[in-house]
Amino acid sequence: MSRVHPAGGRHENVLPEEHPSPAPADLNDLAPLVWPRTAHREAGALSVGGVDVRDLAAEFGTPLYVVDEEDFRQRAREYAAAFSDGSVHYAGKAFLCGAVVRWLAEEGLGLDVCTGGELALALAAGFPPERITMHGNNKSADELVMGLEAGVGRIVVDSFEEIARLGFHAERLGLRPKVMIRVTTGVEAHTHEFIATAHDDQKFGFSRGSGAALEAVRRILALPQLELAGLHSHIGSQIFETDGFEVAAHRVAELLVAIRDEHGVVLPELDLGGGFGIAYVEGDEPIDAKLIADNMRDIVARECKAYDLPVPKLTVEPGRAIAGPGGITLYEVGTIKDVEGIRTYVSVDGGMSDNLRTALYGAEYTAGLVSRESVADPTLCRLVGKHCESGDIVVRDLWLPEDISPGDLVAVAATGAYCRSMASNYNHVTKPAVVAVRDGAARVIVRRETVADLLRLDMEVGQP
Ligand SMILES: Cc1ncc(COP(=O)(O)O)c(C=O)c1O
Ligand SMILES: N[C@@H](CCCC[NH3+])C(=O)O
Repeated sequence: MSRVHPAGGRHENVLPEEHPSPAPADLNDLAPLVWPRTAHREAGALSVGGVDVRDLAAEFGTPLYVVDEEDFRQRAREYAAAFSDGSVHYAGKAFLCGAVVRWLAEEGLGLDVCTGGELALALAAGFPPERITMHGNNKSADELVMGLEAGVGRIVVDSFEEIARLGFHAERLGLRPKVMIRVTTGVEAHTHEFIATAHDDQKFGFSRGSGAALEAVRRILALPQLELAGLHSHIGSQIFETDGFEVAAHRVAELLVAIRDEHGVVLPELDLGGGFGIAYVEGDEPIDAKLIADNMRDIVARECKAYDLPVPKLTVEPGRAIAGPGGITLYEVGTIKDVEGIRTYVSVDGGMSDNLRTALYGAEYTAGLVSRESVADPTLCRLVGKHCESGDIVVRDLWLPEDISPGDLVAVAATGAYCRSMASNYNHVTKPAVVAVRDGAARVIVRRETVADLLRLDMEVGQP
């Protein structure tokens, strides 16, 4: 018997895959670290932020993104406390909406945006522009001008074209923005290839190894309308080991020395990016904010001491570590199909349009029946969506009670980051609402899209 050929040529005799982990002793248990901090079972059903998920489904419908506001705020505070004041810039790409912008402003964090759209949202929600960092490997002139005119705190430049373009518009507008240089440090982060960002063969930043980073320094220093404020490094995302961050910290600190030696300029800031891993499945050990802060600080301080440099301000940009663990996605079970001798396919009313990560990265998730408890035996399932795509998988291997039935609610944990923000309208499926729960109350923070919203985009241009 052979498995499916990777190129897709043979499709017969497909063996069921081995499940990596045995069924848990009690399917009703909520693995700690994976679920939001306020999550617990009450009368059998999951409660988050003091609200029963059955009430959430009844009031707001499914699929539904649910955010534990207290969880989000606590993690934001923990990062802010671990690093020094004003040095944590939440990465908005993880999940951004007006309410999140307000929570961040209240908790004293900065905000990293990487497109004009994210910037527009932050400004519309009243976020102080001086606390905004602008990222992006291909910022348009319009986006740069928008950032300049808004007075954003820092612009992280990512290419020689951008340095010239930014210089041109800053001079034209009579402004002198603070600029950081994104450096690719050559660190191979232990994560999925698509979310590793500091090796040389990818699109971000100026390579340190090739000398491009030092050339970027020369070009910026030649433009008096740009204020070179520091260096930036981001090695990738969903990283558990601290060693990659430590090597990156060491390498950018070395660059600070090279810049001082070549130009006599001492840069005041080092931004070491985000990427701190969270628990998606039992056994994942999230990086501790204080531990990573202490390690980074030690390395930079040691490096600076060795070369007689003042220690720069250390900043970071966590996204997932703040937004991820407090979010769950609530689905209603629909079709259930037993594929004889292989597995049970449990279909839910969403899928790859509200969570692309499984299809894109082979991401793993924890999920469970949450509208009731069950003592039925576990059966190996695959949780799939409603899209016209066989790769439309939400959770690849999942033990569910064998009495799982249409109408049951299933929740997927740790979906607070990179799910709503990467959602699509594939198959003209509408994006779910986002509801924040706290102290027993629930409120919509992003309304559900309607089919009318989608049709409007067609109808507004008139009929052919
Ligand atoms: C420049 C930059 N900063 C911060 C982040 C946030 O990463 P994470 O959500 O993994 O913390 C990213 C995304 O990987 C990024 O590209
Ligand atoms: N979108 C990715 C992370 C990449 C972040 C941007 N550099 C994820 O879901 O894990």
